[in-house]
Amino acid sequence: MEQEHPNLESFLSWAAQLGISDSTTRTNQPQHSLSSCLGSSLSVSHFPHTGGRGLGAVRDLRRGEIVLRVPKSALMTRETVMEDKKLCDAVNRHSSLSSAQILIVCLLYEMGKGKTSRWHPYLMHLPHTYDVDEAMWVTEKAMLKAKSEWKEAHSLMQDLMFKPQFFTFKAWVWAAATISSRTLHIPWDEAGCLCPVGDLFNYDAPGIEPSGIEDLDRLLSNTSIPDTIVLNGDKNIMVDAEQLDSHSWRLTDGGFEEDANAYCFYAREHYKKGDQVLLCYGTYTNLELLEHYGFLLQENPNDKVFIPLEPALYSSTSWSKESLYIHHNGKPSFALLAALRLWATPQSRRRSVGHLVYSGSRVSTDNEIFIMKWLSKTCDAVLRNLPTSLEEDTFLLNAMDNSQDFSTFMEITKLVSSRDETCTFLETHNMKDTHSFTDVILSRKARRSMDRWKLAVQWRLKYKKVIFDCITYCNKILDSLLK
Ligand SMILES: C[S@@+](CC[C@H](N)C(=O)[O-])C[C@H]1O[C@@H](n2cnc3c(N)ncnc32)[C@H](O)[C@@H]1O
Repeated sequence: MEQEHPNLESFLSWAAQLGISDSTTRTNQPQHSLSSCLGSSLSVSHFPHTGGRGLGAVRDLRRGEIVLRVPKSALMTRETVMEDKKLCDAVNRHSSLSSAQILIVCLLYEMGKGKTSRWHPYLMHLPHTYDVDEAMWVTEKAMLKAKSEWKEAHSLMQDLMFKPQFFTFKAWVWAAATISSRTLHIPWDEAGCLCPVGDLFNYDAPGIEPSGIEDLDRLLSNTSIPDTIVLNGDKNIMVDAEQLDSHSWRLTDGGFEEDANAYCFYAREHYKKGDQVLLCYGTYTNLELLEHYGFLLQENPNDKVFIPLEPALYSSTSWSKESLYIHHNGKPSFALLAALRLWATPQSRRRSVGHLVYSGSRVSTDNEIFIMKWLSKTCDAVLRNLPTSLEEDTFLLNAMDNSQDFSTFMEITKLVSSRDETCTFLETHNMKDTHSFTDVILSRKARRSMDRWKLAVQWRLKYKKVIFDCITYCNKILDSLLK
């Protein structure tokens, strides 16, 4: 993501006047005398390897300590923006639009107000471009969806007499990317809120498991956790084991608190002075991170890989399709293993082995050998059918990282079968051959495309590694069973 920092000081002083504060003393009162809302716990810093602009600790912070409070009145929501009567009346005439579409229109409407917007200092600090915007490069489907949502909102934007630059698809995509990558959850509006200063936290993934009994107690006593989490029956115990991942109490380290009438953020771990203070926005796979936030994690404990399964496998169990996946470390999910074991059991015997399958036990050595061979073979076929190999992607990524100039890069990529995509990249950016860009400093647009391309290669490499690790996992089990 690229960003500019116009008058950071005046933005932080504006935020202090709204009552935003990183002070440990509880107050939502506007701090007119303060020149900044930060300085007691946090400061804005640059973290080149983890999100760029972010928030750093200005002193040692203890886990669980409050680090930022943003009063409700400072949040930018549909409700607060629609205090503007003209906007409110117009939106009410377009009730078919989704809450997200309305928030996008609200954001563009405020942008259109320029300096007269009450959010102007905040809006000026929003990134000008996003890795998730413009080409909607993650999927074509996302692009088509965005186009149709934009068209649906046309007549509302017309009613509001948007200036031409806020009417464009480019502006819509920018606003949609802002909403997608920066809104925080609030209980009273599914569209979420934009949270000045609070949206400067970069992301850290939630841990996989609660770290101890104390954590487990908190998990089980948390009333917001779905009923299935309660350990109340054979089958559910197993569902719980899987769901600890996705419903951990540590899902987020911030939330709106009624008592405080503010969005409150807490340190998720002990931080040393100078460390980046991170926030967990939720549980995401790398593909979801790419789609919503435009980045991925090298180590993502919540990453999942889905492989094609036999149709009969889906119908032989009650596990949902979404639960049949391979974990980031190559291990099949609990549900995938159970479903495979049941599917590989003759229909007539399935009922009698159900208790074993649902408790996570093996059905028999033969059954286990069969499913491990099947899984390994299927993963192998998936890898073989992809246009590039794991080795080629590693090579390509190394070339992207290590080539000092594009001609070296080209020389290296000539060796790999992904050279078709290299040619497409060069053609798109009017670089006909190696010589044409030897001395040329790449345009900003080309650099951004190159960054996106790199992200795409990083994603597919991770995907392949997980599948490769699954083959290794299966082979290890087979070795131990066939000894
Ligand atoms: C809520 S904003 C965080 C603040 C943002 N860095 C800024 O300058 O405004 C979320 C965006 O920050 C970036 N980001 C957050 N966490 C990241 C991480 N762990 N690695 C890389 N980029 C990250 C992504 O571009 C994401 O869309």
